[in-house]
Amino acid sequence: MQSWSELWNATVSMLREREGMSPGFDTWLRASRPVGLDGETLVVEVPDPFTRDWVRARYGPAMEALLTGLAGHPCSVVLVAPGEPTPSRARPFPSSDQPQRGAPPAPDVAADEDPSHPTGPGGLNPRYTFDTFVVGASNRFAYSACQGVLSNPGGPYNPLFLYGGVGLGKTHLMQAVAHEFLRQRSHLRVLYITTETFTNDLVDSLQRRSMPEFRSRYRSLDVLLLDDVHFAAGKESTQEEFFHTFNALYEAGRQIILSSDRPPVEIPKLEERLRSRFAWGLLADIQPPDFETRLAILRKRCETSGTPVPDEVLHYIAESIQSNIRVLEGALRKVVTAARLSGAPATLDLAAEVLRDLTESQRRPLTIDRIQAVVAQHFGIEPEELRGKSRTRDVAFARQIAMFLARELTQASLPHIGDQFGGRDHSTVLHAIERVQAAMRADGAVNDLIRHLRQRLSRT
Ligand SMILES: Nc1ncnc2c1ncn2[C@@H]1O[C@H](COP(=O)(O)OP(=O)(O)OP(=O)(O)O)[C@@H](O)[C@H]1O
Repeated sequence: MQSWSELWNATVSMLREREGMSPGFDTWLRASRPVGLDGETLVVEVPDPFTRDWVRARYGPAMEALLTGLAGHPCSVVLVAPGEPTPSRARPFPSSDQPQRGAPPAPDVAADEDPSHPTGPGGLNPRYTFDTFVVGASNRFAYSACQGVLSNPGGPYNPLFLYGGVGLGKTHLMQAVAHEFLRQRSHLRVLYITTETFTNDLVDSLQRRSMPEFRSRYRSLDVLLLDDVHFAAGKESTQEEFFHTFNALYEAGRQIILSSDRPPVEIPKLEERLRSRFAWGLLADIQPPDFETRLAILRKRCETSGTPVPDEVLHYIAESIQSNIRVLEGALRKVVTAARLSGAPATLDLAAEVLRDLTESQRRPLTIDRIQAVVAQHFGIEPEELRGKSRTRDVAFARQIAMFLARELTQASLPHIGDQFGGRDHSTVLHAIERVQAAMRADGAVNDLIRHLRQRLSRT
């Protein structure tokens, strides 16, 4: 996480970029420093009372909007002159929270980047911009919808609901919109947040009895981008609170952008009033990319990271990995790393060798039989038991997990999955999926187990 000093430095450099460098601003800029924190209010010391009033009047809203975007949650700023009292609840900064200047190093295509843990300010991944986003037939509609929102926030595409399979660029696209709003319209309060973080913030605020602050933080935004709304499935308080946030923003003409791995009608355990609101604006899906788009994404990755890879190798990777862009990028990383370690250039032979497991598993579509075999082996039971009538706890749990994975990793419909598990009803399958999702949320061990099984299945 960035320190407040770093966030403040980033805020002033973005302000400087946008506002031009009047001499007064430059003087103020060099002499301002964050001195404390009161909840979500940053206390910043400026050289004198005149500067304080001038900066507050001229840059106050822009400053707060930028800081909000960079911090990843709503923030405000209080300016004080030296010797002036800071807000009574403000906590002074420890001396370790010192400014750290300097641009981050250029991303390396071989670096083991986890996109779910962004390194940039405000929860925004610095790489997730429109510059690095490749537009193709599979995502053109969603891309255009985002551009429409940028030129007319709160207009006809409100809310914008982006949906699509795992690793197809929903987060990248949403964060590109957030970056662009921050760049083009510094006066807007823009917040990108995952639904999981929204839920955690809600729980925290309930515990600290600070719901009025929670509400005013979210309801004063100009643009809210909420990622992975399917995470709200079955979470009543999150849905209730988000319903009111949604209404407040929508009625005030503020822009809302949502993303999910499926369209609103398919999100289980979602209140009807939210489901219908999600579809009030525009629904835009993202499909798996075609060959040309996959190749263009690989080329772009090499170009932005300054890592040259022969085109025939990129062709090979783009032909071999078809369904998930995160996996596609992972394959490129593997090849580049292997080439580096061996001290030789990346060749077609090397790529074929390094990616053998991955390409074989891609060629062979995953079947429900295969999922049953792997899950049964893990639990030390026979696959036949998963299809049978046994209701012992272990078998029932293993069966639910296998059904969950069958739904997630194959294209099979609920009735077909039910069929493959001894002729069970589709509602039984749905119930099993929901049980596993709930267990994953409540128990880290179940999460780990699912991750482990997914990995095993991706190698088979
Ligand atoms: N069109 C694109 N151009 C360039 N890179 C892309 C594109 N689409 C996706 N990516 C890259 O693929 C990776 C996965 O994208 P992202 O995390 O946005 O997917 P997602 O749909 O949000 O996945 P999940 O469902 O797991 O949340 C990221 O590294 C992203 O930069």
